[in-house]
Amino acid sequence: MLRVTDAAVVRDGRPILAEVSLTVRAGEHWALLGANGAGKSTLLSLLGAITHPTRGTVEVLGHRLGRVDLRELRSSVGHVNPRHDPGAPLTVHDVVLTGLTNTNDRVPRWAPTPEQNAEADRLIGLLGLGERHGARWPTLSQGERGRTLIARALMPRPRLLLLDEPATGLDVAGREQLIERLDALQQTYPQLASVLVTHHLEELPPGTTHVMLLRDGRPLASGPADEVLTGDQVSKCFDHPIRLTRTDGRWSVRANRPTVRPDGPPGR
Ligand SMILES: Nc1ncnc2c1ncn2[C@@H]1O[C@H](COP(=O)(O)OP(=O)(O)OP(=O)(O)O)[C@@H](O)[C@H]1O
Repeated sequence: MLRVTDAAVVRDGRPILAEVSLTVRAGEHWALLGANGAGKSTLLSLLGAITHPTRGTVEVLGHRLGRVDLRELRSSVGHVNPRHDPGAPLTVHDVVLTGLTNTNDRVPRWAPTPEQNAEADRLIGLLGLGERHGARWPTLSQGERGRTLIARALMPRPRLLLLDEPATGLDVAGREQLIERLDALQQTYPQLASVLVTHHLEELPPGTTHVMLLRDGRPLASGPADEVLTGDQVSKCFDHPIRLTRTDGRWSVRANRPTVRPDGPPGR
């Protein structure tokens, strides 16, 4: 699905990404984790065929960037951008259909087939939005908008789904609904590969198979989630002592503070 080999990105003479190598196969669910400014979104834009690497190679769905039409390639990747704005008060159903035309608004004189309408309804149901099917974009909660955009990204049946901080700004219920739906998605499409960007380990779906930790534009660790997500490595990644636990497939973190004993100096 994706093969990145020793990629680097330089902007305004400043290295933003360096020495990034990554292979994502069908059915794998990757998370890119790192502090603010670590380079996560820049890497996601390489994977989504939005930008070219300054050095190294990026292959998306078997096509090497630089040798193919980026626009065409982009339409085969489901890229969920939380800043997407339909630009008109479209219904959930219509927003999802714009995934087929890869436009923000409806395309004049374009009409979906009955099969396309049925597919949009199925995805709306899969993302838990059945009751909001006819609701208009401005009336949707942030969580509903996010899930609508995931359904939109799935309309062209992509083999690869890219999610840029999908849980940002969601309350606990919104975040949990999102994670539940991502989980359902992974079960429904076992061959779909995904890459999710986040700062927060609590937001990782339990089906996350692989993780890359980025720090200052470089991979600190990369591989199977359980091998990469250790207290030591996550502490290095965020430059803060962190304790990590995993319960029922979900991760949670605590600052690793020294414990204070009532009868003596702080323990370790
Ligand atoms: N077009 C650009 N020109 C110059 N600098 C850029 C450009 N795009 C990104 N950067 C810088 O590159 C660094 C990495 O940015 P990026 O958005 O990839 O990080 P991130 O890990 O996604 O951060 P955040 O978690 O804050 O969203 C940042 O310091 C950012 O300011």
